[in-house]
Amino acid sequence: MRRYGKNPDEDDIRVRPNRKGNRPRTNIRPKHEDASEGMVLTVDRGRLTCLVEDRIVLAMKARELGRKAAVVGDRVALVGDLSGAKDTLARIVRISPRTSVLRRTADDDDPYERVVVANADQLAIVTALADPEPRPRLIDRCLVAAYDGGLTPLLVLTKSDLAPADELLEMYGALGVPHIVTTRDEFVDGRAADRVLEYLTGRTTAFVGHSGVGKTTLVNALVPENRRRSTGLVNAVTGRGRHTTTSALALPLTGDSGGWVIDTPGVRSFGLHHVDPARVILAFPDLEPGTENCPRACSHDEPDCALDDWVAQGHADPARLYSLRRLLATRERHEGD
Ligand SMILES: Nc1nc2c(ncn2[C@@H]2O[C@H](COP(=O)(O)OP(=O)(O)OP(=O)(O)O)[C@@H](O)[C@H]2O)c(=O)[nH]1
Ligand SMILES: [Zn+2]
Repeated sequence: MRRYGKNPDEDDIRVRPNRKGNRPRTNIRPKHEDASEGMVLTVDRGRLTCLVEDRIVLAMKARELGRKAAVVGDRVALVGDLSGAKDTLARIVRISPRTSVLRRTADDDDPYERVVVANADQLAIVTALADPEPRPRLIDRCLVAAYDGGLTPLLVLTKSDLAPADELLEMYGALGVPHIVTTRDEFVDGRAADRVLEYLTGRTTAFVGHSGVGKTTLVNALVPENRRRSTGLVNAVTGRGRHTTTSALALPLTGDSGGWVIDTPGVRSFGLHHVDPARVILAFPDLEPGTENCPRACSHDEPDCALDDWVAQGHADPARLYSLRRLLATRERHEGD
């Protein structure tokens, strides 16, 4: 027993933090009561760039987290050197429960789902009206990922100077997804940014889109000048130079109204292996009660599905059921997805 008296390291009652900061080494897993809260801004080869108060702190995952990975948007608890000084490395010891998860599987045959972004409220699906041509199935898939993950979708249609938006908007009318249509000139005088900001202020919005749709143009118009992609936070923060990152990147919205933009790498596909129709249907509160009489594990696109009767009885708009089924059908893989 003597060693407990002599060696405070092994005293499991003394887990309170040492206020002087010179923590004794300990064999007991500390409870990290002294950990600071932070937010993951980007991840690069196992190094996590976090915002702790107003400091940018580079961190790695503590071994005790096991296989659980922290992703962009995660709220985490950090210990160690949180000064943000050069060559320091803090440790992430906890990941807070997530309010939402944007997941994707690399493709539908890939059983591993990847959480791309945590805790975003909104998913901005950026699509060009031309150059590159819009891909409704990709939009549908992003919508399913949003509904499945608990994010509110927002449709951003760019390059309306090249092609009209009517046809696409008609397709999404029944879904009631909010939308913004932008043109190139509006970025020059900032009007597009102001209109988009209205939807983003005070929220955390993840931006997804196919390469070339104008996502960088858009994001750069929304964040402070020193955070623009050309200079690049990745570059400024990690000092590793600009490179193609596979991770998303959280950027503060311009101004002091609050809110985050989370830019994600251009996607070619959006695998939906992980999607559960029961979660998607929660985004259709008008249809959801109609599933009560569905057979067990109903795909909602089969002859016995109770939603047909529900709509036939006038409880909901047939266009809504059509849209739901179109979205659910995108879980099946097609050539070109
Ligand atoms: N005509 C037109 N061109 C635009 C508009 N917005 C962006 N562009 C152009 O489209 C091209 C692609 O824009 P980016 O912002 O780099 O697109 P991105 O989606 O970030 O593409 P990646 O960097 O490949 O992921 C650039 O040449 C832009 O100048 C627009 O509203 N109208
Ligand atoms: Zn059903």
